[in-house]
Amino acid sequence: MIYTVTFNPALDYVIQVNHFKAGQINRNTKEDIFYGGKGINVSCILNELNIESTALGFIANFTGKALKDGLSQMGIYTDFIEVQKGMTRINVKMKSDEETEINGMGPVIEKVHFDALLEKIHSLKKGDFLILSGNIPSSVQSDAYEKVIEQLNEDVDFVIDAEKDLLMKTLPYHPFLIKPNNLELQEIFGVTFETEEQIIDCAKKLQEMGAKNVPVSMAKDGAILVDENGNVYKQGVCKGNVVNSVGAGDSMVAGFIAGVLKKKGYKEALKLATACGGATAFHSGLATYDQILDAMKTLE
Ligand SMILES: Nc1ncnc2c1ncn2[C@@H]1O[C@H](COP(=O)(O)OP(=O)(O)OP(=O)(O)O)[C@@H](O)[C@H]1O
Ligand SMILES: O=P(O)(O)OC[C@@]1(O)O[C@H](CO)[C@@H](O)[C@@H]1O
Repeated sequence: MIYTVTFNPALDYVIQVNHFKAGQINRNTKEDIFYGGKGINVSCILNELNIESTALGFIANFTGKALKDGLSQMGIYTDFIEVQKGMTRINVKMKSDEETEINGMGPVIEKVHFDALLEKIHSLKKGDFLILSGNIPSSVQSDAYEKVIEQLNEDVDFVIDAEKDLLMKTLPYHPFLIKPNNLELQEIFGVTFETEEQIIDCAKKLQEMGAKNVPVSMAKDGAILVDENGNVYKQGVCKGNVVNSVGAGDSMVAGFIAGVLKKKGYKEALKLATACGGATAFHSGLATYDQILDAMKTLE
């Protein structure tokens, strides 16, 4: 079983406002709610690719219930820990002349809740896969990712998709996959990329620090993968019109893992990852199976 962990899941309230004006009443011209948070997004794309997963994390209040019920209706297993203070957040994603995101705080996670998560993680068995994605709320200690990984049976592979500080501390535990984007990679090493060689060098440095496979996503410029066998693959993007930038990276992680589980080899896994990222970028909400297949056909 694949387990995704989202410390701070969300309902993503995606709205269109024509020419948003701050300080005034604005009216939506389009609105949708999607189940979100990075790990949840990975579970949703895996589900489209007919791969079962269980979503773990913390939920609270009626928004948490809506998230849990919605995912179950989609056929995604959930094993959330329910907490009492605060609520599962509603993240506003506004498309107007510019895209604006307002992400909520999320509920308060106490030690007893965190320990309950560790217990679940401890029960993962050989053959299971853990995907840890996204931010941690302020009520959780900054070493939360390491604590989770330390509970893992050594036969369980894990993936980390998180910002600099969370990510870097997990490298000594040898994550199977990390997926920084090129901007995050620049921030990690304090450099500005001018050549692809620099990107490859930095990805290799992350391998020296412990990561096994490092696909670096570069939005409209595609991705570069440095795999655990020392191969370097460059992949361009799918053809299409971008309407959404939310969840492309999560879709990519899901596609890569799906490719690996289908024993396609890392080069092919990168293609599937790119199709998933592209299909999400070209549509409102996360990609569907058909959209991923269409995107795949446009890849070189
Ligand atoms: N403008 C785009 N055109 C085509 N494909 C895109 C575009 N943006 C993203 N993609 C696809 O999605 C993949 C992941 O995108 P990106 O590098 O933006 O990830 P990310 O920064 O983790 O995304 P996010 O955090 O916004 O979900 C890219 O490698 C590419 O295949
Ligand atoms: O506040 P975080 O945890 O950094 O990001 C949360 C979030 O913006 O990331 C996902 C897209 O990657 C969305 O579904 C969600 O709203």
